[in-house]
Amino acid sequence: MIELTNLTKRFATHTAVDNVSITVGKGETMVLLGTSGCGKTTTLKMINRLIEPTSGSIRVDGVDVRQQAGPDFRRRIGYVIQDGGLFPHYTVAEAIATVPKLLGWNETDSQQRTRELVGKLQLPESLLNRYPAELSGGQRQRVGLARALAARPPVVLMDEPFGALDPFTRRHVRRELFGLNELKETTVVLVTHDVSEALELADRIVLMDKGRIVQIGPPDELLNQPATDFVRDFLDI
Ligand SMILES: Nc1ncnc2c1ncn2[C@@H]1O[C@H](COP(=O)(O)OP(=O)(O)OP(=O)(O)O)[C@@H](O)[C@H]1O
Repeated sequence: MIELTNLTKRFATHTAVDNVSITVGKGETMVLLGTSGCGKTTTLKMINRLIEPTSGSIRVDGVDVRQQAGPDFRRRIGYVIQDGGLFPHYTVAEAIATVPKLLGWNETDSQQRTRELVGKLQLPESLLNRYPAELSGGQRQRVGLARALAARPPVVLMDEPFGALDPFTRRHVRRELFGLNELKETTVVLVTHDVSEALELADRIVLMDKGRIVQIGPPDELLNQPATDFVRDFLDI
C-alpha cells in the first residue's frame, strides 16, 4: 500500500505538485493521467525518492520512505520507463538479472527467474544474449518490465511505459503485460497522458491538472460522474 499525504513539490517558484493526497491499495493499479506538465512524473518520482518532496509524506506499507535507505529501498520498487530504460552495454540476460544480483541471489535462482520471465513475456530465449540496440521497441519494453519484476517487488512504478511504441504494438504489449498474474498481485502506479490506456488499465484514475488532483475514481465513475468540465473535456465525453 502506498500513501501520499499532502504532497507538494516546488521547483524554484513553480509548484509542480500541489498538496496531493492519494492512497493506492495493495494490488491496485492506479493511473496518473493528465496534460503535459501537470505533475504526473514528479509525483511518481517522489514515490521512489528520485525527487524529494518539498513537503508532505509518502508511506509504503506503513513506513515513511525517508526512513528507508535510498538504493536499497529503490530495489524493492520496480521502475519502468519509456523504451525500457535499458543500459546499452548490458545483454538482455544481464539486464533482467540486475536487481537479483544486487540482492545477492545465487546464479541458479537468478537464471531460473530470468527464464521464467522471458517465458511469461513471450520473449524468445535466443534474445538473452542480445543488446538493447538489437531489439525491437516492443521487445525492449518487455525486457524493461522483466527487469523491473525480476526480484518480485511489491510495488512497480511505470512512467509512460508504452510511449515509444506504435498504437498497434502498444495495445498488444499492454494487454499481454497486464494479463500476467504476476502483475495482478503487484501494486502499480502508472503515468500516462493516453485516455484509452488509462481507461483500460486502471482500477482507479487520478486525473491531474496544474499539479492538483481534479478527480480520483474508477474509470466508470469519471466517465459517468465527471467532477468538472475539465474532466469531461479531457475524457472527451
Ligand atoms: N527538475 C525540474 N526543475 C524545474 N522544473 C521542473 C523539474 N522537473 C519538472 N519540472 C516542472 O514541473 C512541472 C511538472 O512536470 P512533470 O514532469 O511532473 O509533468 P508531467 O505531468 O509528467 O508531464 P509530461 O506528460 O509532459 O511528462 C512542469 O511544469 C515541469 O516543467
